[in-house]
Amino acid sequence: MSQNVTVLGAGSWGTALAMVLADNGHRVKLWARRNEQVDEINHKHTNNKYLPSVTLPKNLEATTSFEEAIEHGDALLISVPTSAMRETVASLVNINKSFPYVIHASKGIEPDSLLRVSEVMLDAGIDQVTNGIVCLSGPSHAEEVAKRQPTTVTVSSETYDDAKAAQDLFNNQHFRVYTNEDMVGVEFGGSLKNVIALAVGLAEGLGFGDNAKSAIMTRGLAEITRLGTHLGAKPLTFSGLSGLGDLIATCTSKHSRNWRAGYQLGRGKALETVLHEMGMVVEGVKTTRAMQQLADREGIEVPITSALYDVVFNHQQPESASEQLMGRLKKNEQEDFYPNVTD
Ligand SMILES: NC(=O)C1=CN([C@@H]2O[C@H](COP(=O)(O)OP(=O)(O)OC[C@H]3O[C@@H](n4cnc5c(N)ncnc54)[C@H](OP(=O)(O)O)[C@@H]3O)[C@@H](O)[C@H]2O)C=CC1
Ligand SMILES: O=C(CO)COP(=O)(O)O
Repeated sequence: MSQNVTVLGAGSWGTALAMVLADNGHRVKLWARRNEQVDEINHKHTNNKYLPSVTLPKNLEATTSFEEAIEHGDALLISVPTSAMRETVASLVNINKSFPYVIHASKGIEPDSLLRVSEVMLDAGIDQVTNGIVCLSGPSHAEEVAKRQPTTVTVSSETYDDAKAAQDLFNNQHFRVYTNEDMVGVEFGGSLKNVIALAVGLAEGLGFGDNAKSAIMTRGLAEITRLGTHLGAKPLTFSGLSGLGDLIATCTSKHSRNWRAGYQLGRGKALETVLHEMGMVVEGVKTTRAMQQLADREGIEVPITSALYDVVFNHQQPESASEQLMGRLKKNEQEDFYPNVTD
């Protein structure tokens, strides 16, 4: 059934998801902050800064009016960087309109508060406008979704009904949507893989090869799983689309802003230069800080994240961070493999 759908955030991901919704016959209103971008979307049917060489469907309209966008929607998707989620939800709750559920597609952990995106939304008062939050996550580069290349994602919510409604809204022949009841795991998988993608990019920027890349991905997944399950996620979720699936997509793709940022850092560029030149959000930088803070708070070891943290925030040379990682105490691969051995 065709619906009016509002998408807040006209960056790469908000626009690509708006295209999926428009392809499904929904009347989509995309909220953007800048007049020139709205004019471009409405008149040229392009969004060149974020999705070059892509023609947008005609049933996708943009507006700079937040109120107009909210008024339009029977369903609502928020796709802004994690750092903008709090203020976006604060603006939303100022408008007298409620939604059966609100979907978010952001992949980050807020530094200092150490909240996942759905928790940030709750902290900002989203429960004043809805009883349901749905998280959409998985291996899904906007550039490929916009070309209608086969993509799979997962949607997660506290109730099956909300996840199912989001699945029905987005699922189509090119964009296959699964449900998953483990929202904690889905959110941790999607956000923490960005940290590992930065580390892989950095290693490749240093000139290391496939062995190092594979090691960081595999041991990185072990870190994500260790921290995530300690905080309530289900282990199996990390071998699913929002875990291993997205880790592979992000660590092995030249589309990935996180991988590319890491690569440039490994080539010796300063972080500020890398972020400025990217012109798009690199969630993994702030999430590296948040993941390290979470691990410190919980007493969980995350050696790859800690090494990356030192390079990004403590001016450690990447080469010496790598030496430090390789020179750590010898370990079992699985922590509980030889339960009676202590050395
Ligand atoms: N791109 C991808 O392939 C995927 C991205 N994601 C996730 O989606 C989220 C959004 O990323 P993405 O679309 O790629 O990011 P982009 O950098 O492509 O776009 C960011 C968008 O957010 C807007 N924005 C920035 N700051 C604010 C703010 N303070 N208030 C309101 N809007 C703001 C920007 O507006 P303006 O142009 O005016 O600056 C722009 O429309 C991230 O969490 C990302 O990890 C998830 C899956 C895939
Ligand atoms: O999450 C993504 C793909 O699933 C996008 O990753 P980047 O933000 O690194 O581009």
